[in-house]
Amino acid sequence: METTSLCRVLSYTKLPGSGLCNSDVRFLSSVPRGRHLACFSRHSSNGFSDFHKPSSKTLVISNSCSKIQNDAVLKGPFLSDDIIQKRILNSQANWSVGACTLGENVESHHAHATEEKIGVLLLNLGGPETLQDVQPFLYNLFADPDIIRLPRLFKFLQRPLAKLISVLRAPKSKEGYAAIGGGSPLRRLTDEQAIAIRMALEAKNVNANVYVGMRYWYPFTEEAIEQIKRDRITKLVVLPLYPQFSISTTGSSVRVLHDIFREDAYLSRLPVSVILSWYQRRGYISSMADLIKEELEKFAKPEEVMIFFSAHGVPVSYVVDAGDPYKDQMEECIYLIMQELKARGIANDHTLAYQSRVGPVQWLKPYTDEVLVELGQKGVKSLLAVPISFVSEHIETLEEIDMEYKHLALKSGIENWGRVPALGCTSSFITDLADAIVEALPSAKALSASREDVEEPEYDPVRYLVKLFFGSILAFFLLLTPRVVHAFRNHVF
Ligand SMILES: C=CC1=C(C)c2cc3[nH]c(cc4nc(cc5[nH]c(cc1n2)c(C)c5CCC(=O)O)C(CCC(=O)O)=C4C)c(C)c3C=C
Ligand SMILES: [Fe+2]
Repeated sequence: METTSLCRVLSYTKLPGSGLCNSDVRFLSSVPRGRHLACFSRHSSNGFSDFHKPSSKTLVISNSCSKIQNDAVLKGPFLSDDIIQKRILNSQANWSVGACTLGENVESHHAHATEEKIGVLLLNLGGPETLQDVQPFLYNLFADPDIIRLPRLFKFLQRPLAKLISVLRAPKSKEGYAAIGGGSPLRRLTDEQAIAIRMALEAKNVNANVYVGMRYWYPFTEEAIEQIKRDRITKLVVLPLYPQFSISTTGSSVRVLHDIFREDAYLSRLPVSVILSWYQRRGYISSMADLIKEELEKFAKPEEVMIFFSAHGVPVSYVVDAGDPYKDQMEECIYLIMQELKARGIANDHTLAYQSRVGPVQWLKPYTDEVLVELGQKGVKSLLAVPISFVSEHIETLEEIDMEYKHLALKSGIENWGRVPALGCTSSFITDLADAIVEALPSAKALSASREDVEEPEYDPVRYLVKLFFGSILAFFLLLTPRVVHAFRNHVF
């Protein structure tokens, strides 16, 4: 691998007495649009010797420098040769810190555990609990500037547009939620995961309060943070329940966290470690392989089954214009799962497609529905669907995959259909998340620059009015473009 010069290094701390010449390298996110920032910890005393650059947009660090590998004390699951930590921050958000989870001896953390009050904040999307919740839930979702990304000039349209799209989309969404029992199971399932993670941490002698913060419905992230404050937590690990990073999911949730933390004296000083993605973790990959193997064995001829990974899509512009690493991470994740299956003697054909597109823009291709039809036409008879972007059952597994896509597949000539369940509270998976949390604890740092450190743009009322005027004219023409008119007429939203 080639080495590269990197963005800005904020701090580099050598841990005294650890035997490790280690370890906390942090990057500021003031990189140009479309560039990623890597964020991680660890490496050798002679400087930044093990940074690697697999592509011009993604910076990767391996924690496997030879000095560390030779250190017997430090041999552990998080120091094996094949662990490569990608810590990618989206360039748009003004983030200053990413998770730095490597390099410290876990035991040293346990020694301090009694003095600390550890909190774990699980971030998730949230879902409407009743059919009445659907439209307001959709409003919250579409009002998120990381979901509908408007140019700066059009930002003032965010809320009216969210209102319009949520009202147009609600009937279709309601049908979906009605078909799975009248609401999303996400809150219940995430609460169950929170309990399981707390218990798994306890089994590792780490006592922690585990909180759930949803982005678009109850319990909102803001509520979870209020509770964290009331509980006087002294160290926090933030774990978004999305294995792969996307601007639209983890990116959005962490941006909200930054906004809240920056405003609050206690929170802006609270040591926090954010785990931005974890799709490459051994425990996650092998838990996924376990589930796939188990479902394959239910087919009469397991070796003939096409393994069909279906990921939630994002608009192409996220990847191409904004540099969302989601697609790369998804592909790498599937590669790792297939490697794991191969190591177990399973070498089925596999494919990846993207589901759940919304609106008139281009989304990541190929589209799940189109590929299912093609596979049926090509003579594929047995297919195992594997939902891959999410770790709980939700509307897109229970309704879209189990009902819509299954129906489409059977209609297209596929005769034997199976679906891998979401990981949920699978014990090997929960244990691995608990490990990830323990590994992240030593690198907790104050998450947000204090308010004074953040440069506020100067407010100029004349400039604002001029922008508003020209923005309105542009918006008027934009809303009349044939594509948007077509989308509204055909209920694309
Ligand atoms: C990794 C997972 C997800 C990505 C990426 C993602 C991006 C994304 N989603 C929408 C629009 C909608 N998403 C909806 C529901 C929904 N989305 C995810 C996950 C990801 N979204 C989940 C788990 C759920 C289901 C929650 C539940 O209630 O069970 C919905 C509402 C449902 C519907 O009407 O289809 C919308 C709308 C966009 C626009 C987007 C990227 C820009
Ligand atoms: Fe979504």
